[in-house]
Amino acid sequence: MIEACSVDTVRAAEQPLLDAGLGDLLMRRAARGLARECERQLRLTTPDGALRGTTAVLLVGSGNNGGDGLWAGSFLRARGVAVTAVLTGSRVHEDGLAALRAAGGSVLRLSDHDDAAHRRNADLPDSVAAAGPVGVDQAVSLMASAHLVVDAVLGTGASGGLRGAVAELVAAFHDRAPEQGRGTGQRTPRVVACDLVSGVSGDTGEAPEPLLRAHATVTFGAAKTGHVVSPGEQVTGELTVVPIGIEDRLGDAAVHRLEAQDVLAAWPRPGATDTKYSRGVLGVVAGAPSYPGAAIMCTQAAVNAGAGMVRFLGDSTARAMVLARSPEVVCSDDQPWDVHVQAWLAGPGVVGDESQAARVQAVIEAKEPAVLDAGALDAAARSVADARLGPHKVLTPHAGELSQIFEWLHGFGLCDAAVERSDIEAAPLHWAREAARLTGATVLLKGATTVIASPVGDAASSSGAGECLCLSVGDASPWLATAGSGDTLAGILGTVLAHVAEHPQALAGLGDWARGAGRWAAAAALGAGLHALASRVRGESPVPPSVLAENVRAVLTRP
Ligand SMILES: NC(=O)C1=CN([C@@H]2O[C@H](COP(=O)(O)OP(=O)(O)OC[C@H]3O[C@@H](n4cnc5c(N)ncnc54)[C@H](OP(=O)(O)O)[C@@H]3O)[C@@H](O)[C@H]2O)[C@@H](O)CC1
Ligand SMILES: Nc1ncnc2c1ncn2[C@@H]1O[C@H](COP(=O)(O)OP(=O)(O)O)[C@@H](O)[C@H]1O
Repeated sequence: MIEACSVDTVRAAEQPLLDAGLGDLLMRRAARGLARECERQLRLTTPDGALRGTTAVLLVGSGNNGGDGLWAGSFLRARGVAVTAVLTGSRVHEDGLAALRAAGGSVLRLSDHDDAAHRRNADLPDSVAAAGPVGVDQAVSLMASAHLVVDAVLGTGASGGLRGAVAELVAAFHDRAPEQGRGTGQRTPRVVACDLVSGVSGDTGEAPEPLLRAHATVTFGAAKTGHVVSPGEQVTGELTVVPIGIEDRLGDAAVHRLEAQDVLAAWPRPGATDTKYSRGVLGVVAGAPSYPGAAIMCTQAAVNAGAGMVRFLGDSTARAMVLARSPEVVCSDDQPWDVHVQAWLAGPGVVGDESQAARVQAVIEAKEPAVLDAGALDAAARSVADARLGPHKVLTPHAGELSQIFEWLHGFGLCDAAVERSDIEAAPLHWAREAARLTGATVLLKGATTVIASPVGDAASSSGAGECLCLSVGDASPWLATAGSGDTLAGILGTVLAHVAEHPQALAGLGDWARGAGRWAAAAALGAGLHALASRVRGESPVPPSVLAENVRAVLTRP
């Protein structure tokens, strides 16, 4: 589990140590960790893994993030790496700069236009003014010919994205990098980010362009929210958390990230005395004449994920198709109020079919927990005009569907403005949290990183005020971006909900937050985690959703 913290939480943990005069010590520890990862990355670039003869370019901002970079540069110098720092701000961390100079590093200062830099020279502190100016084109060439580029421009102190000459530099470097790697025999440098890829928000994961996409990021004390949610996660690369001595002082995590081992350890497995009912019966309302495949895929996934029983409600054609693929499914044309289940899944493929739409409505109103997917989302959003849904109802939109939900909420006067799909893609965690707050439901927002927001404590009350429990799941194969993989996810999610409905403490091992109202978000994250694992069973290869459903069983098969 990665417990990702807000910037304020990390700063609060650091403050007593800074007050005690230990700031330099913290920075030195951070820089040692950064230098270790830089060494590892540099060794990847040479045939014999030697450091001598390698070159590193540091992009150094005006704050402590730049200070970390400069100290790390001094440690790399001591290991024989040729280091050049390019100062991007009008100030610099003086001790770090002195350390790099003393270790024999070169220092340049980025200028937008030579004459502008010249005119402003008088305003610069001596340490910065003493560095030779370097233009954007020249700095791009330096970076492109280095073995390693360290991004230490902005960390947790960033407000917004990169600006000015350093923004130009990063954009120009990215324009040049692909042509450099492709077919020319030239390598592209490894990129390591210090704490955060510069410009990524540590709190929201917003990642305004231009950005220096990292192969690896080294962060300090704790992962930050921006590392574990989109779009920040997609530019972070491999994440290393370096302990700096603040770990015992950290407050609550802002986002819990489930990793593969958490999913496998927490996945409900039957005990010796379990019955099909005690394991959880999942009722499914899915499919319509125009989308029959959805019913097949979600039931197949639920069967493979280990539901105690799957009960499918639909017409005779849909029932025949479901049974042809999964004879284990119990099919009928009952109404939801006629059958006894632990949880519901409603909505996959339910489009333009009045009898299935009526069943969906009944599921929304039912007391049982439910996954409300695809064709159930509009009806669920409309129902919020009458009453909040509750965290046991799990909405599973992608960004486009969430935008549609906000349109309904806006129509009811529950939010100030409609929210575009692009807004949601730029800040998925924020909008998932907002949707959870307004609907009262657990919201699982799909995408490259899946985020889950669920109202707990005060936020679960009728007013919706208060914080949400937030989780994220990553490492899914991008091959999942194919029609039907959402149906498979829905079946898996339904299976966990049915189990948790019968065993409220089933997921408590994940953490205290997974008890009480938090169990629904935990169940949603567990389902998304299994889906992600199933997407990679055969490595990086296409995963048609029907194969994905089969893969689920392979993931759960113990060696
Ligand atoms: N605290 C600790 O104990 C430890 C902290 N550590 C390290 O410190 C880092 C945080 O350091 P920090 O607070 O100095 O912030 P940082 O990210 O370097 O930015 C500073 C300056 O950048 C500027 N600026 C802002 N936005 C901008 C933009 N969009 N475009 C351009 N410029 C922009 C702004 O300056 P201004 O523009 O106001 O002059 C701001 O003051 C943290 O990430 C970690 O690496 C570690 O050593 C471990 C111990
Ligand atoms: N680039 C990506 N990387 C990883 N997972 C992805 C990516 N794009 C989509 N997914 C996942 O694939 C699934 C797609 O679901 P959805 O859009 O509802 O598809 P459908 O409705 O066609 O079944 C979701 O679980 C989503 O998180």
